[in-house]
Amino acid sequence: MEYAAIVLAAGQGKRMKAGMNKQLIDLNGIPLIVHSLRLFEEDEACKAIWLVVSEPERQTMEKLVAEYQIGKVKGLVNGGAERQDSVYAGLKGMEEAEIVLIHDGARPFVAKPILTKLADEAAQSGAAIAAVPVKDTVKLADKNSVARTVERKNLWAAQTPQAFQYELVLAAHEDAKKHGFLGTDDASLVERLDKRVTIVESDYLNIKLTTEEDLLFAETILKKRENQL
Ligand SMILES: Nc1ccn([C@@H]2O[C@H](COP(=O)(O)OP(=O)(O)OP(=O)(O)O)[C@@H](O)[C@H]2O)c(=O)n1
Ligand SMILES: C[C@](O)(CO)[C@H](O)COP(=O)(O)O
Repeated sequence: MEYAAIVLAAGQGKRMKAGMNKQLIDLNGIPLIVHSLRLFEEDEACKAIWLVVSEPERQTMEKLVAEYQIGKVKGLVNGGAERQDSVYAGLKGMEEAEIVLIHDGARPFVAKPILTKLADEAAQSGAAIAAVPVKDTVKLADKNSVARTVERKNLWAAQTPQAFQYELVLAAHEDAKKHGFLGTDDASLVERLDKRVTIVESDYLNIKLTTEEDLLFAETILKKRENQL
């Protein structure tokens, strides 16, 4: 199923403590955001990429898109204070598409078959997310002590891409805006509309580069891939 991608890069990367937007950190000599954009540039089902950036970094991002020949980027959209605001700006700024995959620019390692599965599932059911079963035991805390242990067998860690029928995810964002709801992912906004969201099992390499330790994992993943070439 054809789709358009919104790639999010308008955050500040505060938790990375790199003194810069983590999207611009080089992994094997190539900026993180370029690794993530290439996922969609190289997927023939992706017909357009909309890159959400922070205004001060717009020129830098434009130069990277040109330098690395990411030809599917149809436009750069200015993001907002929260991730949700940036997604909404992307939805409003893009040319309409039937299916949209919303992806964190901080996740450069999505397995290609997942993209297809997500787009196909969203076309069928309206909404689908990449996710992996939780490996740790999860505790619900009450201040600094355990309130209860959450049963693990039904727990999944949501990732991105998150795929949606465009009209559905736009309606979900507008509903959230109207009710002042701020979620940490887009699926949670769709769930509020009592819509079921399908889980597409991804893998544990689809990490979100958030703190400096994640850079170590990223370098190892890239080395492993190079050795397989
Ligand atoms: N206002 C925001 C916040 C986040 N993002 C993007 O959403 C993705 C996931 O967010 P996160 O990993 O939290 O990135 P940052 O917000 O940059 O990190 P931090 O919270 O550490 O500042 C990232 O690709 C980030 O660039 C965005 O486009 N706009
Ligand atoms: C969307 C997400 O990647 C799913 O796990 C995650 O919620 C993003 O959280 P962040 O704090 O904005 O990185």
